[in-house]
Amino acid sequence: MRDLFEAEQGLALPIVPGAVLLRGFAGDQAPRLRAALDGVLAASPWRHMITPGGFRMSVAMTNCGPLGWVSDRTGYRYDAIDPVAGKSWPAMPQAFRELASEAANAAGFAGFEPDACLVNRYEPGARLSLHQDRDERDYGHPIVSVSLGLPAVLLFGGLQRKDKSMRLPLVHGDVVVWGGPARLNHHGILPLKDGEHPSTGRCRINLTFRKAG
Ligand SMILES: O=C(O)CCC(=O)C(=O)O
Ligand SMILES: [Fe+2]
Repeated sequence: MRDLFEAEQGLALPIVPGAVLLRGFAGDQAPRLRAALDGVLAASPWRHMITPGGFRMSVAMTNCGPLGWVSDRTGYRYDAIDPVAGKSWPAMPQAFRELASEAANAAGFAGFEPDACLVNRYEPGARLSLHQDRDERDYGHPIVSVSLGLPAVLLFGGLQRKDKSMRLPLVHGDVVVWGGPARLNHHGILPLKDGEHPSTGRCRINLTFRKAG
């Protein structure tokens, strides 16, 4: 008997208007993405950024593409320079760009060309509290978020912080796309459960594509 996950492969599951879960969309490309990521990490390694409030983020991050998302004591911003490496972020691999625009297209957002890819690494216990993605210049572009490795639970809320959140389990290869009326919806990741995954080892990796500049 096919389990529910298998039966849902390739389906576009609506979350709210403007937001869709593409179950398993990146599954075939995962080895290619994973290999390309190693090239990115060689130039701009993982680091735990500091929030403006002075806390060390539990999620380790890096970026690729013309712009990278950065947090430090002065605030959040997009920057063309990796402050750790002291030079431009590594180029966005072709496999990343293609997947992001294909996923956006499948979700109904044609012509998406990201200029920023934030890469998040969650080890067991790491979490991302409820937030909006609002550091980009133009909210007319969607966000494409790719899950690799260990499963996680995505909280997907509304425009107001107090709005009730849905809990969406995400597994390796899942892609969530949100834009249009859902572009500024709150979202977050619950503390990661421990485990081991053949693609990533003991962590979850998330690629978040945006048109930031
Ligand atoms: O890890 C995820 O699935 C979400 C990441 C996210 O919301 C962000 O990087 O802004
Ligand atoms: Fe986000």
